[in-house]
Amino acid sequence: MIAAATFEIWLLGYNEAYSSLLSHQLGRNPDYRLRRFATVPLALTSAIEGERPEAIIFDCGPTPDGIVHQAVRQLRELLPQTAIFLVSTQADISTAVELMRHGASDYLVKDATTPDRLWQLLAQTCQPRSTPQPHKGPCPEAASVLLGEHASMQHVRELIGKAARTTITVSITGETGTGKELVAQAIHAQSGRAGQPFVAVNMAAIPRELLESELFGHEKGAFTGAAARRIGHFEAASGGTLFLDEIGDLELTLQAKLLRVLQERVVMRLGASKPVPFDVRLVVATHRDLAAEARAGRFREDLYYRLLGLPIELPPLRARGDDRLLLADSFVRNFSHLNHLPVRSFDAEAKRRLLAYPFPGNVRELKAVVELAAVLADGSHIRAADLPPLQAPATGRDASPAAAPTANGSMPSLREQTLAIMQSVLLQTQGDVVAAAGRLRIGRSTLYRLLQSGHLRLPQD
Ligand SMILES: Nc1ncnc2c1ncn2[C@@H]1O[C@H](COP(=O)(O)OP(=O)(O)OP(=O)(O)O)[C@@H](O)[C@H]1O
Repeated sequence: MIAAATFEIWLLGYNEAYSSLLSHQLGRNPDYRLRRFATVPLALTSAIEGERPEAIIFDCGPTPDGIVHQAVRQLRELLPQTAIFLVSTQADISTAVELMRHGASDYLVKDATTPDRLWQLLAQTCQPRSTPQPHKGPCPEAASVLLGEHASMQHVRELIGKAARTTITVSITGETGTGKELVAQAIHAQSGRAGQPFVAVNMAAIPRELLESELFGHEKGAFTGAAARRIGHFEAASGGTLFLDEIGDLELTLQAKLLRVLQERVVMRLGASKPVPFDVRLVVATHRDLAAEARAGRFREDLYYRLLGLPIELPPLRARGDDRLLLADSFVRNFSHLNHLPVRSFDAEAKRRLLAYPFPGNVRELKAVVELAAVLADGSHIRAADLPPLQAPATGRDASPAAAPTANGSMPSLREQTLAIMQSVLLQTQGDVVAAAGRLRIGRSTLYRLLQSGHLRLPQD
């Protein structure tokens, strides 16, 4: 039996019908305790009385902007740890930026998909406290959580140690899910900058038109909607480490600006007349072959050489031999402790299958696969049958994928296929989790957990 955590979610808004709708939809998750507040002062009173919700969903409705800003500011002051999600009919980016500056965690424009998106956001927010959250700063023991005994990983650890002693720029390459961000965190944690900020920015995840102001900041009035000065990530990371992920995705114009910033060691906020010096250690990462990108003219050669610094290459998981088993055991142990499950080890056949599968999604995929197996297992061991089905047996330890590639030539991962089957059954049962769990012959708590974590979605009502 799994002990479910309960998370308190506040629904704040004057629109009773919409509040009821959200309450009905989100209430399907048995782990949420929902409380409705018709007015901001009522919510503030509860916060003053010491109540600490995990998240607040604030339906701003027609409330004037000034009042919403003030409410968000007050809620943020009283509840620094609470996620605040705003739902509004206004699709105005400047309003969104301004509200996020006041402390909102996210801003959603109200449409038919809003309940679904809130479900996903809550799933990401409502994690057990001890689960590391992405992009919130490194775990202090980051170096010790970078697991692996394979010679290639020992070499990576040596390079991390060397990088940490100086402020040299570090460029990390490796396939997706190989642990590039974890390495960046480890460098920061072992360096003299450990007590200072670690700021991680995924260049591929930020819309192009916002990227420059995100990186370098802007002054009040720099562009329509820039209602106040905002510092960028370079300044935010001052004294610490700035991790620029997916640097290979940066477009050429911004590459030129980044080069200038790195050469001059100053940033110029958009709309500013005076440059601001910064002091950051830069760590960059990419899954692309930057040298090849530079040869093809898609990445500036001068920037490539400036960023190269100390290169660290993370090998794919399939080239790390038995590390797969070491990692699998560790992930299962941690996951089981967090979820109050008995800690089970893998039986011989399960180990054989873990070693035979090439894990195109690398450590991230391994983690998802073995955590799912830990949920599904109910004997004394995790058996091969508890692992999601392999597409076709691979022939050897580090064999190349035997599964059929998709139309675009890439191979769907094991996890993607398993989730696709679950998703299609959820569609067939029109979102009836109990019926879907029956058809799949798995516990419904498994489906709830995957829905909660955002790996599956309920079909639209
Ligand atoms: N050596 C490792 N030991 C323990 N956990 C690891 C290791 N490598 C990766 N992980 C875990 O695997 C997941 C993916 O790692 P991470 O996000 O660092 O990969 P990435 O290479 O930056 O991925 P992407 O290219 O998609 O950004 C994370 O949960 C991370 O903690």
